[in-house]
Amino acid sequence: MARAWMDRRNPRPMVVVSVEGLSKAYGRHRAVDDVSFEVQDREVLGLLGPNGSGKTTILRILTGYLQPSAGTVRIDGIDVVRDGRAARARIGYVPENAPLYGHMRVNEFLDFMGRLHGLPEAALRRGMAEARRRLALDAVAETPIGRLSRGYRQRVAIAQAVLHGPRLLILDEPTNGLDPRQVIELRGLLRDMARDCAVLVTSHILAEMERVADRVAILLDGRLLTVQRIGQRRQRIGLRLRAPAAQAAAVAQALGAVPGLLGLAAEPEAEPGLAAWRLEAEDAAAAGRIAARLHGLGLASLEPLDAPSDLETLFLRLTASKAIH
Ligand SMILES: Nc1ncnc2c1ncn2[C@@H]1O[C@H](COP(=O)(O)OP(=O)(O)OP(=O)(O)O)[C@@H](O)[C@H]1O
Repeated sequence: MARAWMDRRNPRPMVVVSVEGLSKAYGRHRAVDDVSFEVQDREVLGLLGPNGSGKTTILRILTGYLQPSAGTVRIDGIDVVRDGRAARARIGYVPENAPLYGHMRVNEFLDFMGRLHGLPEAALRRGMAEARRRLALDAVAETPIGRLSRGYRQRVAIAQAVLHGPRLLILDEPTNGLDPRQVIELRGLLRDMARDCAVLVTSHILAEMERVADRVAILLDGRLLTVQRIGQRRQRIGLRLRAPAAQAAAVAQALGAVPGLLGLAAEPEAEPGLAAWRLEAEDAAAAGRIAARLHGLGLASLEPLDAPSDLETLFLRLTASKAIH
C-alpha cells in the first residue's frame, strides 16, 4: 500500500491520488488493465491516449461513478470504494462539455452548485469569491451563462469545481471546442489551479499536454504504457532549406561543417531549379550558423518546420503496434 508521505514544512500529503493495480472489465472486455500511477500535490498530470484507451473509465472510477473490477484508488489516502462520499468531497470535476444552466447567471449557478456540494453559508460565500477572483469572473458575475463565450463558460465550469477547495481537480478533455486564444488562457488557469491542488487532465492533443502537464501518463487499450516527466529535453528545431540545384553539392558539403546541425535529409520533390533539405538542429542559434556558412551559395530560403513535439514522437513510437495491426 502506498503511504502518503508528508513534507515537514507543509504537512499535507504529497500524494493526492494513488491508483494501484486498477482494472475494469465490461463483460469480457478489459477497458482498464492493471493500471497504477500517482498524482502529486501541486502537479498537473496529463492522462493521454487515443479514443477508447480507457481514460473516461479511469475518471469515472476516480469520481465514484463506476466500481473497479480490481485494484484500489485512494484520494488523500481515502479509498473511493469504501468511503466514496469522503473521497468525492475532495474532488472537483469538470466533465467534457460540462452541463451548465444557460439561463442562470454566473453567481446564481455557483451558489446553486455550492449548495449541491453541501457547503455551509460562510464557506460558500468564501468559495464563490475566491473562485470568481481566480478565474476572473467578477465582471460577468451577473451575466446569464448562455450569453458567455465558450472560454468564459469553461471558466465557470472550473469555478463550480473548485468552490469547495478540492484536493484534486479533474478535467476531461478541457480544450475541446476552444479557440487557440482560449486554449492558451486555459493553460494559464490550469497552472494557477495547480498552485494549491493536484490536477488531472485528459486529452488526446499531445502538444497541448506537453505545454501544460508536469508529467503525462500514456494509455493504450487500457494499459499504461509509460509515465513521462515533461520539460527536461533540449528544444531541438526542424528547418527547411532551399538553395539552387546547381549548388546542391557545395551546400551539402558546407552543411557538414556546421556545429549543432544534427541531421539532414534531401527532399525528393524540389521546385524547378531548386534543391531542398530538411534539417534538424540542436537549437535556434544553429539556424544563424547555417545561414552564415551558406553565404555566397545563393541560399533561397531557410524556414522553421512545424516539427512534431517530442511527446508526439514518443506517442507514435509507443502506439505504433496499434497502427500496424
Ligand atoms: N459501458 C460500457 N460498456 C461496454 N464497453 C464500454 C463501456 N464504456 C466504455 N467501454 C469500452 O471500454 C473501452 C475504454 O473506453 P473509454 O471511454 O474509457 O475510453 P476513452 O479513452 O475515454 O475514449 P474516448 O476518448 O473515446 O472517451 C472502449 O473500448 C469502450 O468501447
